[in-house]
Amino acid sequence: PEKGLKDYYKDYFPIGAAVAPRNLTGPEADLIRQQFNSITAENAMKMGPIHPEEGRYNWTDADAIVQFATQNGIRMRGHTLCWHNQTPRWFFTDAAGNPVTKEVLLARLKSHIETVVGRYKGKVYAWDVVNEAIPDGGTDFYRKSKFYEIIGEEYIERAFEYAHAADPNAQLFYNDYNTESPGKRERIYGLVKRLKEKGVPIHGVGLQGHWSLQEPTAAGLEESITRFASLGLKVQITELDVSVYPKEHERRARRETDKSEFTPEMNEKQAAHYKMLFSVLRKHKKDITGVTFWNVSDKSSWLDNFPVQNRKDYPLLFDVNLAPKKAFHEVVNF
Ligand SMILES: OC[C@H]1CNC[C@@H](O)[C@@H]1O[C@@H]1O[C@H](CO)[C@@H](O[C@@H]2O[C@H](CO)[C@@H](O[C@@H]3O[C@H](CO)[C@@H](O)[C@H](O)[C@H]3O)[C@H](O)[C@H]2O)[C@H](O)[C@H]1O
Repeated sequence: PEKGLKDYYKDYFPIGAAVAPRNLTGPEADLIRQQFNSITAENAMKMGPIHPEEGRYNWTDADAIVQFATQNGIRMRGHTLCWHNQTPRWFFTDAAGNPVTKEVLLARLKSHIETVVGRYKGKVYAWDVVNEAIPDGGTDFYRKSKFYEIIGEEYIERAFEYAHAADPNAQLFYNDYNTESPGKRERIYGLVKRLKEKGVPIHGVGLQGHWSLQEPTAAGLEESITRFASLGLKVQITELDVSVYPKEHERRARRETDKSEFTPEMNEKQAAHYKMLFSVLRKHKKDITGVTFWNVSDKSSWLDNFPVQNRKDYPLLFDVNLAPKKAFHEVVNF
């Protein structure tokens, strides 16, 4: 068969994609098998979808994705065990709807992590244990999530300890976005350094990588990789995509209206940006232990509904017909 991304990068790092059960049949499944040697469940392993009610788990989608990975010799990355988003309300409230105590929430978090990590022990090689616990700006060090408000900062180290106890061989990651913005990077650095010094079982940092044509710079990305690697932590790019639209603040500043078509100019700029990103990642291959795209192709991306509803985006290496784009060729021709 034709060489895929995973073959071109076999001496560098595994290359993956975030998937949903709808991607695991037909031409998309063929593309995944051809191009990727790692997959992540886009939504199926999150608290809400997998644990919708107390004592009731919904394994259908997660099992289907793990089975696809196992049957095709593809690594499985777990996402995510503790996040302020997509966590069902019951998790934080008692039967009367009042907030639960610290002890009750810790017990629920422990039971959830033991059950989910335990089920996929030996099948999921790495977990995003805690996701997005650091805010973008402002003076607060921690995001004021319900986990933080009810338990305090301790919830983070507990989550890692519960995950490690459930599968001592799994690599455990702290995962976040905007990791190239200096202020946020330093706060994350402070957090993971403290966790490591306390002996908390953390093994890596996930740089989500929801980028645009304007960011990050090569220097900014290198700084993030070397900063976290300097702590002896693995670094992965966990949710890579390059939107063809400027970030909201840039768009507003430029008062541009979006035309929702993939122009030749976007194609050129995006290809050049992906070329730069992967040259930086190859340069740091000793620290980078995995690169995962968020979704498989432009056929469907979460960016089609974020931050603007129903605005088609073209953020990946394969187009809406699953054909490799100019960016793909720039990434594999090195
Ligand atoms: O936001 C992008 C990244 C950022 N980092 C963390 C990472 O986990 C996150 O992924 C995105 O996380 C988003 C939630 O925050 C996901 O979006 C959810 O995706 C879910 C599955 O498609 C949607 O749930 C469906 O919603 C439909 C109608 O609203 C219902 O009919 C469906 O039953 C329900 O499953 C949720 O509304 C929607 O909010 C995106 O697909 C997913 O790509």
